[in-house]
Amino acid sequence: MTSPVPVYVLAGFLGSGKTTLLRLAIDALVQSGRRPAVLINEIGDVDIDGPILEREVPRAEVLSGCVCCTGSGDVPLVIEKLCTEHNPDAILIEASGVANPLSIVDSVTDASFLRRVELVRTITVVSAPQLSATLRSHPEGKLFRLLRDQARAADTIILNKSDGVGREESNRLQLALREWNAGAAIASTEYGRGAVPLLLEAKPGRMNHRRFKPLPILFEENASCSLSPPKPKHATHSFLKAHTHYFRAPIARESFEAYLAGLPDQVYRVKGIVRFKGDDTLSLVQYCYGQSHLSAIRPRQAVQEVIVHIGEGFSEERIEEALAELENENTNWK
Ligand SMILES: Nc1nc2c(ncn2[C@@H]2O[C@H](COP(=O)(O)OP(=O)(O)OP(=O)(O)O)[C@@H](O)[C@H]2O)c(=O)[nH]1
Repeated sequence: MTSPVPVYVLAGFLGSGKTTLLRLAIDALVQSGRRPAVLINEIGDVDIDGPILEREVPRAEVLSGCVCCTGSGDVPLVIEKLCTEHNPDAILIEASGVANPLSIVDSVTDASFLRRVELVRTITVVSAPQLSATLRSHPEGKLFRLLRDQARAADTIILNKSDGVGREESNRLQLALREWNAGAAIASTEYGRGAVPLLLEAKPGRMNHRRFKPLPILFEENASCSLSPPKPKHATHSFLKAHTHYFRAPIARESFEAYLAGLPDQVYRVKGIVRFKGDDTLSLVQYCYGQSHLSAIRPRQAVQEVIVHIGEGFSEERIEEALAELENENTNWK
């Protein structure tokens, strides 16, 4: 009998570095002759990361929400389809930044009814600067609870972006994570470097989520989730929303940079693919908590020129107005 296909779940809050780690894991698997497939789950309407992965690997998306809100129904079927069509020997699932990894663990368990798959690792990536800021300014807030839930559900925690905090702070954060999850392996990284062996070479069977159940308060009914079929339990992330905008025209880079610099604090994460006027290439937009990064990309396939804003309580109308202004600024451009 063939051995089950190992499944690795990568979870962690928006912008913590999941895709960065996913890329490293894909590289490591492909270089060692393996055939990984990837399932990407996004809170927005579009998958921005998938089409621009450097490696051509079988890929599927579950969009518009997180696994716990779309219902676990989609994920087992998508895993089954990936297995039937591509016969992978490893499956990497990147959870949406607002998912509780336990919901995905549930889905993988359901998938094992259809296929010989086995959840090997549940990895939560935590942004060190964000954890540091959240512990200081929002203890016991909703964001704090989501971060804590994500850390509690993992068997491996990657404290990433350690370049953004000093060594002393990094040690303090690791202690805080240890308090939340005493059984997890914890590693501190920059750009996920060095984390892949921990992720892929670990032996199955030490599934921490069996020991760390979420606190009941974190599974309040989420009235705003209208997707069906409803799951009996929803993670408390209804405070977050995603706004998607498809560009109608190229925009001026300088104005766009000024726009990003002026975004309100309630916008936590912006991701997108933008065409700047006068540029031959497209640009990937990355924005996490006030830090933005623009890089030229040449996607292997046709991609949308689109931008997704994710955050809490921001005005979607204001975002639309500002983006329309950027686009109109360009109507005179030749
Ligand atoms: N300074 C710093 N930046 C990092 C590090 N790791 C990742 N980044 C950057 O942070 C941004 C977000 O990284 P991603 O890997 O896309 O984060 P993600 O968790 O997949 O984000 P979502 O898909 O929105 O949930 C990108 O611009 C990365 O290059 C790190 O260790 N240090």
